[in-house]
Amino acid sequence: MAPKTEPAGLKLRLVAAQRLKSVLAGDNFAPLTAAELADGRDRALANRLITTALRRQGQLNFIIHALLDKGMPGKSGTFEAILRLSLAQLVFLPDLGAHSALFLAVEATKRDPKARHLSGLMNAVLRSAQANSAKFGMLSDDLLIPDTFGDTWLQAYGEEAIDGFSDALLAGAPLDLTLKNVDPELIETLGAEPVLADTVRIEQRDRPVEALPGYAEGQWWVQDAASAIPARLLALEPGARVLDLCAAPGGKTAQLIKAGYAVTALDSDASRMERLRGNLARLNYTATETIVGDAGTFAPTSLYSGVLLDAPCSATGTFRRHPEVIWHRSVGDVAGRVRLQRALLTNAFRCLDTDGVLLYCVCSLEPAEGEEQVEWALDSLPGLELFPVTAAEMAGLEQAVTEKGLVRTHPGMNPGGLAGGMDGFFVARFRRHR
Ligand SMILES: C[S@@+](CC[C@H](N)C(=O)[O-])C[C@H]1O[C@@H](n2cnc3c(N)ncnc32)[C@H](O)[C@@H]1O
Repeated sequence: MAPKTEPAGLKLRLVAAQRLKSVLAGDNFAPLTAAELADGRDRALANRLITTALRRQGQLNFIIHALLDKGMPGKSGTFEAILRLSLAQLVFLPDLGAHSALFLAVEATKRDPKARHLSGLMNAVLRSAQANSAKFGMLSDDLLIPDTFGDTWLQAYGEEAIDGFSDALLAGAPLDLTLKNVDPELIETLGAEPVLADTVRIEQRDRPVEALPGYAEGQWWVQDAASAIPARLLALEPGARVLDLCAAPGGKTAQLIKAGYAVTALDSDASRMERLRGNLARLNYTATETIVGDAGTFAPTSLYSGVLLDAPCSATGTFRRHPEVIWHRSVGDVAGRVRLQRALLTNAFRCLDTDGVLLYCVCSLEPAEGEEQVEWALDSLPGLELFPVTAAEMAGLEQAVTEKGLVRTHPGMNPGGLAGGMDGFFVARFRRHR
């Protein structure tokens, strides 16, 4: 008997459903790679379906609630993931056609032993979605941001900024690079635009990062425009001893070495530190020391002139690249990170010499992890004072400097007037006066 051929487009949906299922269960999103789906066009389509399902998660929740009277069936394998991918296609990606969404969703459901008994339900729900797709396609963008964060962000950033957040969530992130040398020829070859200082932006790319010009030669590293801000603000003389706490995978370590500091990089995750070492080797940069250790207890033999603490945080500011974070994080998660950040800040301060500079930063949009931590640090760490950042230091993004001289970026801001947004980041600069 001749082997049955798989319907075209089924395999990519099966692979996409597995990836989406794991992200819905709490994993971080990472795009499918060539090892997972060899055909480049299938891979691009699968990644488009998954990212649309994640970016539109709030609207899909609404649609699913409206269509599934009894809620999502329990213990049903990939049913929910297949349903979300297919709804994303039917309602939000009309260029892909409705027929394949319906037919392939039912086929994919039949292939999963835990979901196959629900193939009739899949068919009925998607037919109903198809009949209502015009209405669902007009759902409000207010649904895109979960209630967990919506109110705090509205209060902190205002309505106009929040509209920008929704646009940025749907648009995703361009690729930002930090250049070793600002070489106009390289920028042109990359098809990039200058953003701020040594950051350039590639809006659309047609190949993997590793295949871009200058990667193998170590001429740049990937780093969001916002993430590149803190290390530029250390304001110490070249040669100064600097401690980079929570350093891996080393974007800021590379900047500190580029600035001419003698850098000790520390992180508690041994495998991420291996990545940091590999990244520095590609860039032909050398750190004074790389240490696997706990930033909360690290006790140096001599104090540092500069300490950069890029603290672990809720990472809500990265939702353009990781749309899942805003759905995974709870208020309790934020509170847990606030406690950890305080412990790390306390030890960062202990590692700092008199007259030394301490930078505290997080890729979070939560005031509790940013602005409120500054109040706490000034009250709790005698000898620490603010060293305000000036607008002149932030040329091209002056609007990110607050009245107190803190730096606050968010995804609705366009650095250097370029479209594409930026991560939400918070930076405070302190000095130790005794
Ligand atoms: C935001 S990432 C750092 C990114 C890095 N600074 C860069 O620019 O590439 C936070 C890091 O904190 C590390 N981390 C979390 N808890 C830590 C601890 N107690 N001590 C040291 N590192 C820790 C994580 O392993 C992670 O690499």
